[in-house]
Amino acid sequence: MFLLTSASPAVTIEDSWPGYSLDLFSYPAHYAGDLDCVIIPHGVIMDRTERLARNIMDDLGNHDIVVLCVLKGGYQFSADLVDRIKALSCNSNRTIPMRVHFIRLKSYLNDQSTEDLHIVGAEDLSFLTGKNVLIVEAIVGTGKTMKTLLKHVQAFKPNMIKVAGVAFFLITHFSYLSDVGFEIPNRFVVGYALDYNEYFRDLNVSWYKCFII
Ligand SMILES: O=P(O)(O)OC[C@H]1O[C@H](OP(=O)(O)OP(=O)(O)O)[C@H](O)[C@@H]1O
Repeated sequence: MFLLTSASPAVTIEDSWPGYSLDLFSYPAHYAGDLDCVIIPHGVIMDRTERLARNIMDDLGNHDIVVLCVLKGGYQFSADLVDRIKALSCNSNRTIPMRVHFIRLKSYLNDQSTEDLHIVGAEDLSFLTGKNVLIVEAIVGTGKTMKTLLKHVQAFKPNMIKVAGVAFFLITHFSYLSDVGFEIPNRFVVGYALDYNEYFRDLNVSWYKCFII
C-alpha cells in the first residue's frame, strides 16, 4: 500500500491578501455583519477543481477508484470534483470507474479544533481493501482530522491512497496531501460547505473570511 503525495503545487493565497470586498458579490442578507470579505470566489474554486480533476485522471486514469468524501465539510467539493472527473472520463479514451462513499468526522467546536474527534458511520471500511482510494476533504487545518482518518483507512489495507482537498493552511505542511486547490492564511473561513457551528453552510459557494471571531 502506498500514499501518493505532492502531485502538484497549490495556488497560494498570501497572508497579506485582503480578500475581495463583500460589496462586489451577492450573499444572503441574514449573514450581513458576520462576514469580512470573499477570500476565494466560486469561479476560481471551480477552475482549480477542474485542474485537480485532470491531475487525478493523469495519476489514476484507467484504475477504478473509491472516492471517500469526508462529511460534512467535504460534500460540496466532493460533488464538484466527482462531476469534473466524470466529465473528463466521458470525453476521453481514458476513464475512471468510480464508487463514492461517505464518512463523517467532527472535531471543531466554535473556531477551536478539539481533541474529541469522532468517526461517525462507515466504521467498517473493509470494502477499501486492495482498492485505490481518493479521500476528498474540504480543508486541512491542524491536520488532526486527516491524520486520524488516514490511520483508520490504512488499517483496511487499500492499494493506494490519494488525498484531495480544497485548501490547507500555509502553516501546515503535510506530505500526504496530493491534490490541493489552495494554500490559505490561517483564518477561519466559511462557505462552500464549511461551517461555524453549523451556520454558513447555506452560504453561496465561494469561501468567505468569517468576521464573528
Ligand atoms: O485539520 P483539522 O484541524 O483537523 O480540521 C479540518 C476539519 O475540520 C472541519 O470539519 P469539522 O470537524 O468542523 O466537521 P464538519 O466537516 O462536519 O463541519 C473540516 O471540514 C475538516 O474535516
